[in-house]
Amino acid sequence: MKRVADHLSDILAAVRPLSELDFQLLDAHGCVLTEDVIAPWSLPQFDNTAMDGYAVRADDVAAASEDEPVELPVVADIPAGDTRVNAIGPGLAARIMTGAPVPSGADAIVPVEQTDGGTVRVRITAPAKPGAHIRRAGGDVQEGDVVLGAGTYLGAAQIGLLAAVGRDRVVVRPRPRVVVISTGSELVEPGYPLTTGQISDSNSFTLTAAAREAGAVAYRVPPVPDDKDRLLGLIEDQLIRADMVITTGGVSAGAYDIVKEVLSGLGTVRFDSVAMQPGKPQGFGTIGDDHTPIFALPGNPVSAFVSFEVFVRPAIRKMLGSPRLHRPSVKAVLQERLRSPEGRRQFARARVQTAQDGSHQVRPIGAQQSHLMGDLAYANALIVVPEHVTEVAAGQVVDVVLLERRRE
Ligand SMILES: Nc1nc2c(c(=O)[nH]1)N[C@H]1C(S)=C(S)[C@@H](COP(=O)(O)OP(=O)(O)OC[C@H]3O[C@@H](n4cnc5c(N)ncnc54)[C@H](O)[C@@H]3O)O[C@H]1N2
Ligand code: MOO
Ligand SMILES: [Mg+2]
Repeated sequence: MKRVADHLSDILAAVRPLSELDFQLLDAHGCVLTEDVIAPWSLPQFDNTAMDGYAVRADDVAAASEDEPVELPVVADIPAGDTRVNAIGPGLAARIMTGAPVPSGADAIVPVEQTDGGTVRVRITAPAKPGAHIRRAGGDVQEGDVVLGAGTYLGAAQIGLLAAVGRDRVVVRPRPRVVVISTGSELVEPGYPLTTGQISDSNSFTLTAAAREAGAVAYRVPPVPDDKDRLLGLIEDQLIRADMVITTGGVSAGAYDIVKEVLSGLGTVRFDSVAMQPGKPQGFGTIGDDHTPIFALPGNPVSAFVSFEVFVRPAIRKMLGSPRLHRPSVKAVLQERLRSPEGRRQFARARVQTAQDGSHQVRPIGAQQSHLMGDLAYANALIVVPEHVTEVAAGQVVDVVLLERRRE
């Protein structure tokens, strides 16, 4: 049997990051930057007020109190975006709204709540320290700073920052387009009635969702029966729009396991028994003129899920240009004994909990057979048991991959 690590390194060697493209800002959401973005200006760009209130000189209001308010003439009204008033003299106040530029001559803002709100003269009932409620130019980002570096994943906050420094386009790697195909004559689209022996196709839904969570743009197609010509035709059709193809089912020893037969020898596709559980039968290679990666994953639902986690997710992350190919993993104390097959790396569904002190405890969920989807839905982690280990006692420390949704 082939080692998990060797299979993964063969896959990663065959998969290339997609070529970078210049995208409109929102189209770059979920992509990874390939340029360093330099701030063309500082943020804030100018000193501005953090409060609706009055721009004053701190000295003028130093003695103000509820009992003895200081009264000042209001010589200007400055809404946000207004630059007509750029200076006020000593002993004067300007009414000013949050985000408006602070006029020179003023060095503090008195919030409207500490005044009578006057528009001709204002009575101020509290002192203000110099600089009070003023947001300084460059206090956030300095002109010339690298605000986001190449390799950064663009989530909502990063997209917003790029807009704040005036970018409407950025250079990123596009999200890979992944086509997911379930195979099996027993499969029916969810929503349609089942006759005996038929089951709902779930793998294509699991894998399409998983590919999206990994950062891909993923499409599923209706399940294809165990028919060589139809499978080959479908793959040829789908190649046009795919940066990656994933099939499930039909890769084991069954008489109708036709995926193996159809794909073997197409491009560089080969099939291996990988020393893992679940997920032993694995197909991978590249096909077509563009050398599109194709994964042929086993049909058992948990096997398909785990195979995706171990092999496909890192490949998608590599195509995206993400510096983080792998999910985070932690050490955790095992809460109950776990048995593991000799010579195979086991990925056991589990729930991990984190204690107040940051230590982790992990408990396997239910039996570990590859058709048990009910328990999988409650797992938030996979315990990784090395190949040579056949049993881990409660209280031992194990490696745990955290499955919680995380995009960057
Ligand atoms: N004689 C042997 N039999 C099997 C072996 C073996 O080594 N020798 N390996 C077992 C292991 S391990 C796995 S994993 C499976 C792999 O099966 P296939 O990839 O050939 O998949 P199928 O035979 O088509 O289906 C297996 C199982 O999964 C269900 N399935 C398939 N597709 C879906 C789907 N889209 N949604 C939900 N469920 C699906 C299918 O109905 C079967 O129950 O082979 C073992 N057998
Ligand atoms: O390898 Mo199968 O994937 O054990 O169930
Ligand atoms: Mg089979």
